[in-house]
Formats: sequence, structure tokens, C-alpha cells
Amino acid sequence: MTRLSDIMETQDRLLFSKLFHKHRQVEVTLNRSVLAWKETEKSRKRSSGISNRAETAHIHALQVCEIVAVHTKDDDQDNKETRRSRAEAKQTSRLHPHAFTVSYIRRTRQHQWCCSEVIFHSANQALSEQWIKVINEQLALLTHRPKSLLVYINPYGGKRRGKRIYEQKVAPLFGRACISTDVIVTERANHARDHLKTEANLDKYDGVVCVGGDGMFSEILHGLISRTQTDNGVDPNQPDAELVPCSVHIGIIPAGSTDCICFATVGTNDPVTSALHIIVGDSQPMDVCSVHHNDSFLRYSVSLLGYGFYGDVLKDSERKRWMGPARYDLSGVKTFLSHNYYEGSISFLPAENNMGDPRDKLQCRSGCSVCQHKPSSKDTQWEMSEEKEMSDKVGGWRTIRGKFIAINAASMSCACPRSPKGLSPSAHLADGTTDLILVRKCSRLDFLTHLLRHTNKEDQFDHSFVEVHRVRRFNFQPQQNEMHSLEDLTETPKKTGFRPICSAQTNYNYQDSHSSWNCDGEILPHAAIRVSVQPQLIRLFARGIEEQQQSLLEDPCTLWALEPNTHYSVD
Ligand SMILES: CCCCCCCCCCCCC/C=C/[C@@H](O)[C@H](COP(=O)(O)O)NC(C)=O
Ligand SMILES: Nc1ncnc2c1ncn2[C@@H]1O[C@H](COP(=O)(O)OP(=O)(O)O)[C@@H](O)[C@H]1O
Ligand SMILES: [Ca+2]
Repeated sequence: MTRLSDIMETQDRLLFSKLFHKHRQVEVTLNRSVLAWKETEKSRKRSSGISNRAETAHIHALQVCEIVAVHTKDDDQDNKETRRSRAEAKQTSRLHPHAFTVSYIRRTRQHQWCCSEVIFHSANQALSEQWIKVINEQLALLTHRPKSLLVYINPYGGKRRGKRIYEQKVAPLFGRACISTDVIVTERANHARDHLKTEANLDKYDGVVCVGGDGMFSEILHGLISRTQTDNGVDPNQPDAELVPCSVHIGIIPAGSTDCICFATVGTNDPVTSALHIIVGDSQPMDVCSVHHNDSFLRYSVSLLGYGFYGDVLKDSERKRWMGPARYDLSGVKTFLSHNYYEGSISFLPAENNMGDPRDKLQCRSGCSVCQHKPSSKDTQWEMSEEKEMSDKVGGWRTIRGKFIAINAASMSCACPRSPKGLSPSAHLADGTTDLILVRKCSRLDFLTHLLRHTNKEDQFDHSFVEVHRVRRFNFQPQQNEMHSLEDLTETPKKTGFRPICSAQTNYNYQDSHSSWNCDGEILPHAAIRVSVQPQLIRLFARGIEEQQQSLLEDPCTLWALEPNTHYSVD
């Protein structure tokens, strides 16, 4: 713990000067972690008018790791000050014509960040240049910050604003942070995936940025993972293959319909906040589920794998893409009224007891201790060879047969604006597990109550027809094996809804008795799947959701009185 006033004194001081800020003289100090300033006593006395009523000195401080950039002042930057006090600003500029601007991250509300600026003036050009040089030297030490990014924009995601969002809100910030970019506006579905798989020269980039929704993110995810496996000679069709983690980080600029991956890793869907997380080079590891059908690879998933309700909503909504994000509301109501259920059998390998429980109310937050333990490859080998022993300890594979309205596997909370706590509020981003939620056949009213609990404080798992398990793997087999020929099957469709049963009672209808999997917003072609969680396979430019209460130093817009007994953490 360091006393804030000490920062102003000698603590590892790199630079100390008297400069001007907002027409007042300030003492500015830079050390390796903090840039701090306070008004000089002389200036305080002058501005308070009467010497014996001088105000208390306030210290402003911001963390070096949250500085976006430092530049010589542009001429139009003093606008706000000019409005406040045109004459004073003129005088400052005349007496202290050399100025530099520090752009930094300021927290606003609800996990939202913005880029603010503080301008310092000096009469001495060399001094101003020295400040820029030394701050830039400190920023250069932050080697995890990306210098070069490959950006993919889906111009048709969400409300079709991806291109404008990028150009107006994100590109100027990347420019200010001196990040170079190559931008590709996609021309068709899977353009980004295919480009990443085979063409992109990934050695050139520190990260890939996805401007779009969960579906677009899924393209980037598939492109990057496949490329990494191909480059390392790993066959993704092997369900037990240990996949190689991707070295390139992924940034998400939300411009889709649900944007749950962004929301659940940052806490808000705001393009500027996401751009700032990219600029500072945040790193959030994330679990990825690999999905197989028999021995062939189908897809990867990081958020929701949903069969039944969410599969049906997605399938229906695809036909209404022209409506934009509102399609999910309409398809949601329609699917709810249909009230379909599906028979099948689900077997799963529970996670060890020390991995917590989906109902333990311990939410995954920035720096989450549950996610800190990444199994090394040695651990993984141990896990593989000792799998039987381990699974015996936790009870081994379990199988549940039944009639389900929904089967959801949430590898992360799946929080989104529609459901701020998400499908599984206590799921972890990087713990190597997924929360398997089974919603059995129940009445419409019961299911509605369950759905509504996703939007309020009540526990959506507290129903007799809902169970939830934290698992490392699971397999699903629908009741009717799709390998049978359709003529063999005489099962009637499982419908309780308003929709008339369209096929004759004796004709089995595959469409009606099987749902589809919603895999991060993409429809999967198979109902029978094998799922295995690959711990921490990718990294995002994010840090997880921050606790609301930040250490004071992280909020540079706060003014602190010099409190001799107050200690602040600067590390
Ligand atoms: C009657 C009241 C109902 C309220 C139900 C609230 C539950 C909402 C839980 C939503 C969980 C969404 C998980 C994320 C899914 C996305 O991957 C996917 C695709 O998102 P995208 O369109 O690509 O941004 N969106 C949907 C709705 O399936
Ligand atoms: N240029 C394009 N034209 C048509 N579809 C595209 C294009 N680029 C990406 N897509 C596809 O659009 C789908 C939806 O994209 P997404 O950005 O997730 O928006 P939304 O959240 O509205 O679904 C994804 O499946 C993606 O593969
Ligand atoms: Ca997880």
C-alpha cells in the first residue's frame, strides 16, 4: 500500500515539474505506475483570494497503464476550457504556449469506459517534449499492448451499423493509440472465417478484431482455432485431441443483436469501452467447447449450446433476419407458445467438487480466483490417464433420460442486455467447465416463470423441473436415432402446442421430434452431439467484469483531499 501523498513526493519519481493545467499552476509527478498532479500552494492562494482561507490541496492521479496516449496538444482541444473561460485560456496559451495532452481511460457508469483528456501547458518547449518522451517511454514498456490489428467488419450484423460504429467510434481511438490496422469489410457469410483459415498472414498482427455479433465472433473463433490446429498438425476431428491454444488475441466491438460474448466478458455492450480494452491489451482467457458428431468435428462454442427452446428460437429467427434484433422477441414468443418438448438422453462427466457449483452464487469477476488455475499440459495428461479414477471420485459419467423443453450448456454466464445475470449467473469464463441446464417438460406457466426469472433477481434454477450440473463433457442422443430410415419410425411428433400436427399420426416427422442446437447463435445440423470443454483455448482483449467498487486510484476523475491517514493501493 502506498500513501497517495507519497506519490507526489519521491516514490520512484521519473519526472517532476511545475506545469499549468486549466490556468492553474500544478505540480506534476510521474513514476512507473502513476501520473499525479496537484495545484501548487501559490496558485491555491491566488485563486482563493484570501491567503488564510486557502483550499485543501487535491491530488488527481491516473494509472500509467490506463493512459491511452500522449500527444502535443491539437489546437482545437481546449474548446471546453475556452467556453468556460476564454480570457484565461488565451492567457495560459500566450504565457505557456507549449502543451501536451494525455488521453486516459475514465470509468463512467455500469462498466462503461470513455477516453478523457487532460492538457498540461508549459512555457518551455523542451520541457513539454520531455514529458511526452518520458510518458511514451513508459507506455512502450507495456509490451502486451497491441501494435497491429486485423479488423473484420460484418456490415449486416445487428442494426447494420457495424461499419459506421467502427469508423466513427473505434478507428479514431486506434489512431490515437498509434495502432495500425488492416480492415476487411466482409462480403459474404464465412468470408472472415475462410480468410483467417487460409489467407491471413497472422504473424503480422497482435490481434484480430471482430465488429459484429455473436455469429460473427463465431466465424473469427473458427477461423483462428482451425488455423492454429492446422499449423500445429492437430486433427480437430478427434474428439479427444488436445487442441493448441491460439496465440493471437480476439477483440470484440459489439455490433450485433445479442452480443452476449462481449457483455459477459466486459459487462457492457459499448464499442468505445471494447476499443479501450483492446488498446490497453487486456487479456481474458476463455474456455471453448468442441462439438463433435460421431468422429467428425462440427463446431466450437464459447457461450450457449442450446437444444429445444433456444435452438427453436434461433431457427425461427433466421427467417426474420430482416427485422434486426427484434426478430428474437417475435421468435421467442412464437416458440414459447408452441411449447415443444424433445425426448433424449444426456450423459455427462461432472466437474470435480472443488470447481464450485452453478448455484453457489459466486460470480466470475475480473481476476476470478476459480479461473486462475489453468491446468498445465501435465495436469491434463494426469487428468486423461487418471480420468477413470477422477470420475469415480465425483461419481463418474451420469446419464439422464427424459422429455426436455430446453437443454442449455452455458460455458460462461451468457449475460446480455435481455438477461443481465445470464443463463447461468455463476458460470466461469475460464474454469474448464460448462453449466448444463436441463429444463424438463412442464406447464407453459411454469416455463414462463422460469424464463422471467432470467430477467429478475429470483433463482431460475429453483424449480422442480430444472436441474443444473457443472460438467467437463457431455453427450446428447435424441430419442429417435437419426440413422434410422424415416419409414422405420412411427413415433408421433412431440407437440403439446397450438400448432396443428401436420403429419399423419403414423408418419414420423424428424423435424418435429428433433430440435436443433443453437451454437453461439449458429444452427447446428445434428441433434446427436459430443461436447468437450477445452480449457482456456482462446484469449480475448477483455478482463472479465470488474467489481463495481474500484480502488480510488483507478478512478482519476475523483478528487482526493490530502488525507494523511488514507492509503491507496497503486499496484
Ligand atoms: C418472456 C421473457 C423471456 C425472457 C428470456 C430471457 C432469457 C434470455 C437469455 C438469452 C441468452 C442468450 C445467449 C446468447 C445467444 C446468442 O449467441 C444468440 C446469437 O446472438 P447474435 O444474434 O449473433 O448477436 N442469440 C440468441 C437469442 O440465440
Ligand atoms: N458480409 C456478410 N453478408 C452476409 N452475412 C454475413 C456477412 N458477414 C458475416 N455474415 C454472417 O452474418 C451472421 C450474423 O452476424 P452477426 O454479426 O452475429 O449479427 P447478429 O448478431 O445480428 O446475428 C453471421 O452468421 C455471419 O457469418
Ligand atoms: Ca467455463
